[in-house]
Amino acid sequence: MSGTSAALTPPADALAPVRHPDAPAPGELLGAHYEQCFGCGGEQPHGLHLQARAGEGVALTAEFTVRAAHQGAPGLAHGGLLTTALDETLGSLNWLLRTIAVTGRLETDFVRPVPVDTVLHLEAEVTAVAGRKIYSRATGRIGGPDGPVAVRAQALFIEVKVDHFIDNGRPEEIQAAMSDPDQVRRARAFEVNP
Ligand SMILES: CCCCCCCCCCCC(=O)SCCNC(=O)CCNC(=O)[C@H](O)C(C)(C)COP(=O)(O)OP(=O)(O)OC[C@H]1O[C@@H](n2cnc3c(N)ncnc32)[C@H](O)[C@@H]1OP(=O)(O)O
Repeated sequence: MSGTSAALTPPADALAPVRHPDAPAPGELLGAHYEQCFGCGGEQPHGLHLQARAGEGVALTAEFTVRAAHQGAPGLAHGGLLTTALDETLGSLNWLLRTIAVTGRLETDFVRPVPVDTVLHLEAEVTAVAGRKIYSRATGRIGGPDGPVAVRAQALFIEVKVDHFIDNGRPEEIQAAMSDPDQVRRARAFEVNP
């Protein structure tokens, strides 16, 4: 069972996405964009610690291992957690475009239960761009990268200026992120040029 709302269908004049010339090479790990990010940061003990790897074009793969802290039903991943993994994976695509964008809409199909200790193998791609709107989709498989689909999602990300974070985030975390000695993470957060 699946369905997609009209808001996630690109308009007729949407363009194909263009990989930024400085995007990480295919196969390269993207790393965390922010160490406190629940999706990818290394400093969140119960976070997903999701690792994304650049693919060809505007696509990537990612992996996340479901831990006991991620349960909903006994022994099974919480659905919202799986959506978080999809959101993080889809959000990482924007680094391949060198665009700062946030999730506007995200629709998830939960196809199979995902047990604790399972590795979720994700793949995602941008399908179209229309002005500030970035359309993308992702799937998550279990039992291996070619295993059965457990979750799939379609999303609409909206390009924002860095002011979105500066105006809305808490000053202490903004300052900490701006002082990050990792130049790439700082660039992903604050110096991205579309
Ligand atoms: C520091 C780390 C860096 C890197 C950051 C990386 C973070 C990775 C984390 C994963 C990603 C996240 O979870 S991000 C966090 C979750 N998301 C958020 O917090 C976003 C909260 N929402 C907002 O701030 C706002 O609603 C925005 C920015 C999404 C849109 O506001 P806006 O800028 O005023 O734009 P607006 O005019 O409303 O919309 C622009 C166009 O998009 C369409 N649009 C807008 N929202 C929707 C929607 N939900 N569904 C359909 N369409 C929509 C509008 O119809 C319009 O189309 P048209 O009229 O032009 O046709």
